[in-house]
Amino acid sequence: MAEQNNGVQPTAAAQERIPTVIADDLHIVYRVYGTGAGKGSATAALNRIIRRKPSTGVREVHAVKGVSFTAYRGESIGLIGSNGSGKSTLLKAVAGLLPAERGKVYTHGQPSLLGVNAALMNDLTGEKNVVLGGLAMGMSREQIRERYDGIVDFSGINEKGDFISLPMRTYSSGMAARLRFSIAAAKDHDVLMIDEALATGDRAFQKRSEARIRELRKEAGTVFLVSHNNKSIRDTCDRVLWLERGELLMDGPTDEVIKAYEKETGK
Ligand SMILES: Nc1ncnc2c1ncn2[C@@H]1O[C@H](COP(=O)(O)OP(=O)(O)OP(=O)(O)O)[C@@H](O)[C@H]1O
Repeated sequence: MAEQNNGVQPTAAAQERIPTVIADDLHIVYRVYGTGAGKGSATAALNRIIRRKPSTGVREVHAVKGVSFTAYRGESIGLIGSNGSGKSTLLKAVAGLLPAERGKVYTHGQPSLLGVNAALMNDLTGEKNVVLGGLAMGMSREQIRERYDGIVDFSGINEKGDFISLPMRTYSSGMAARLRFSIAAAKDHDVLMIDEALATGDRAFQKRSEARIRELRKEAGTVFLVSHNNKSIRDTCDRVLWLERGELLMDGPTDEVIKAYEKETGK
């Protein structure tokens, strides 16, 4: 991957920086079908299928508008912005789950989006889900066996009894989120993307997660974290992207961007 230097000679440190994700003028557009009057019902959709008529009301939501940035190995990048500003959409696009309308995303390795890649099954026990989630993330059975105890300990699921042998539907939403994070964090990632996971666990779990994120970065990965909690962003990230209405408003060191964001939002 070519690195831009804008005509400035890069320093030795900058030369060592290896890009992991490049977004180049990225645009993402959602298309919502059947938004015309009376077109949203199931019977109307069935009618259209039977009569082979295309849907009329299509609404477009331009969720990400011309976003460009380069992320490097070892960076932990926070994504902030008000509700609906395009943070989750941007992560999904980087993970390759949404097609670009315009522009491109280049990635080094397969980015993992926590919570989507580790899609677990509610009717299976925690135990089985650890295996399932591990396989889904590309770990071998051997690796899962080796890391199984570590994953369960990290999740803290068994702290209040033997919950890991119960189906996941018996877990609280916080417990399920912790298990998902623990499975994803057990693997070494080139690019790990986390959507609000730290907000769901209790304080002790958040501390463990932050420590694990620091380890992942040391293992030469890049971590993206979407959060509305400025404290988790400050504690975990060294760089922040601020999105608003799909546009990248600011990209810089955590302190600078969070200060500007807090000034703007009064938070
Ligand atoms: N599946 C979808 N279909 C149509 N529009 C969508 C879809 N998902 C998101 N959007 C729209 O895209 C825009 C960006 O949404 P997105 O979920 O990326 O925002 P966000 O910054 O992650 O918000 P939040 O902080 O509330 O989680 C919003 O206007 C939203 O309504």
